[in-house]
Amino acid sequence: MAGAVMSEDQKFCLREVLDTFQSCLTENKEVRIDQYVAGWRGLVRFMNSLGSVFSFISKDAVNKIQIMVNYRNGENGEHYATVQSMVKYELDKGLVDITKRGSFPESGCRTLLRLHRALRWLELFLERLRTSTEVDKTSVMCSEAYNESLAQFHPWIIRKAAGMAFCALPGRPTFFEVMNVGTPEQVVAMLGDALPLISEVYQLTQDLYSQHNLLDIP
Ligand SMILES: CCCCCCCC/C=C\CCCCCCCC(=O)N[C@@H](COP(=O)(O)O)[C@H](O)/C=C/CCCCCCCCCCCCC
Repeated sequence: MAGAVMSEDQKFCLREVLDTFQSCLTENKEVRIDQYVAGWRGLVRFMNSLGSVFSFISKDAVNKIQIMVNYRNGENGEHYATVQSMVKYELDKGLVDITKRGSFPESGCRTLLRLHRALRWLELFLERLRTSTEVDKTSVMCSEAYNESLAQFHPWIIRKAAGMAFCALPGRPTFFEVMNVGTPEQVVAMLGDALPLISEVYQLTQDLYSQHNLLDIP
């Protein structure tokens, strides 16, 4: 049963996770990597609580999160404080394979791009949840959001596996319960507050990557 494996004091609360994403933004509109990664970590925890069918997704996300954490903890960690400083540092030092895979298969810019594309999925999914009614299915909302975003970057086999995993999502009432935010009205209000900031984080990153022609890093 979703969420049942968590004890009371480690119970997931979506509000806290979305707050973490909101705290990504610095005063001069840079995107802090520590908070960005912490936000994904929280979401992965939520996804894990939904069942082992999602473990191939969480494995990939955890791997990418870990790559970013390693950069932050490494000797050049200060350059990885924000997405903006990372892009400048890696481009200045020639640490990104921009057109074809080569010496830097796990650059920060490439790794963050994968999470950035997933953030667009999250934005679309949360917007669907926010405007949904009791009769709407989470699996349909999730796969529509996926098809409009991440799917275009995934090969057939991943799209197929993702589609099968979405079918295992709990229905909207259970899903709202596991989010642990309160009544459905409170969930909707919370999503209404959180979404503009998540969209801003997405858009700032999208514009930065677009300016530097980094949106297609292989
Ligand atoms: C109330 C809302 C709560 C929403 C909770 C959402 C929880 C989601 C948590 C984590 C999402 C995972 C993010 C996945 C990142 C995927 C990055 C990616 O595209 N990786 C592929 C490409 O990587 P490279 O090979 O180029 O290095 C990789 O091939 C992907 C493999 C795994 C499959 C990814 C499927 C993504 C589906 C995302 C939807 C998650 C649905 C969860 C439903 C709660």
